[in-house]
Amino acid sequence: MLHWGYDEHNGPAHWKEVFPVANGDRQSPIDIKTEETKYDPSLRPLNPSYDPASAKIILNNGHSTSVEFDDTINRSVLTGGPLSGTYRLRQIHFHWGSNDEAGSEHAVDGMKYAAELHVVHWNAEKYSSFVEAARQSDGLAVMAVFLKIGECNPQLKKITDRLDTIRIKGKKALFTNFDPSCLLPKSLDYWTYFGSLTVPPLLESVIWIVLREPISVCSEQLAKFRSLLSTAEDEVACCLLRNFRPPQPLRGREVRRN
Ligand SMILES: CCN[C@H]1CN(CCOCC)S(=O)(=O)c2sc(S(N)(=O)=O)cc21
Ligand SMILES: [Zn+2]
Repeated sequence: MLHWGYDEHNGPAHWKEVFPVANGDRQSPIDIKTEETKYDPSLRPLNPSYDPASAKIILNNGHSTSVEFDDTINRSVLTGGPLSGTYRLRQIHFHWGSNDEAGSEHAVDGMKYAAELHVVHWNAEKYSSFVEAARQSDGLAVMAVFLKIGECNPQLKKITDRLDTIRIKGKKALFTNFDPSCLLPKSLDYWTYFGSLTVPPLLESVIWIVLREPISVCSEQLAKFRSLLSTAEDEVACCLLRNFRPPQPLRGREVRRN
């Protein structure tokens, strides 16, 4: 496999050839079987606290579009929920599919949503860098929000309206005064489990926090994500039609809910 991606020749089925942890026992995403989740009274409310000025750039890295934040100090953080300590916001990004029927990474009782937002944080209290944290079992905390097909989402418009300026892989643009809390649903009720990055290197360092309530997205907004290119300037243009990894084996893990 030349370079990993989401096509037939380099997609999720091939990743284990370069990243053997793909067959590990705490891989993500998973299909959340709601009847088997366990209520845990020790789980606290989630407490996201984000400074809109910490948003820096919007980027197309060829695998998704992300908004990158200044994570040199504790400006935007997540505490509470299943977390012990303070996790610092690093970036947000999205996963989608080639059609509106499937595009999320996590599934709920076998049902997939049209897309999924990931809000990535790292344990800056215990570890001195993001890269070091990404190698630790409690190093990262990713909050996942499902996007359900429906009304166009005015908050998401702030991002989808900028995608035409970063169509080519590697392109970035200034993007500040953005508080990702505006993309969170009313309820911050969640499921939580121990998992991994859903992209190579698939590191098993993520405490997943999957919000139970979806936010809305309309077809036109999803079409803009699909018009992003997975190719750079000097390559034959290829659209990033899908970028989700399918659910992985639970391997006996417990999924708790608040
Ligand atoms: C578009 C995002 N791509 C990557 C960028 N990083 C990975 C590379 O770093 C490793 C040291 S990341 O750790 O920030 C990260 S977490 C997720 S996910 N889908 O699991 O929430 C994807 C990504
Ligand atoms: Zn992701």
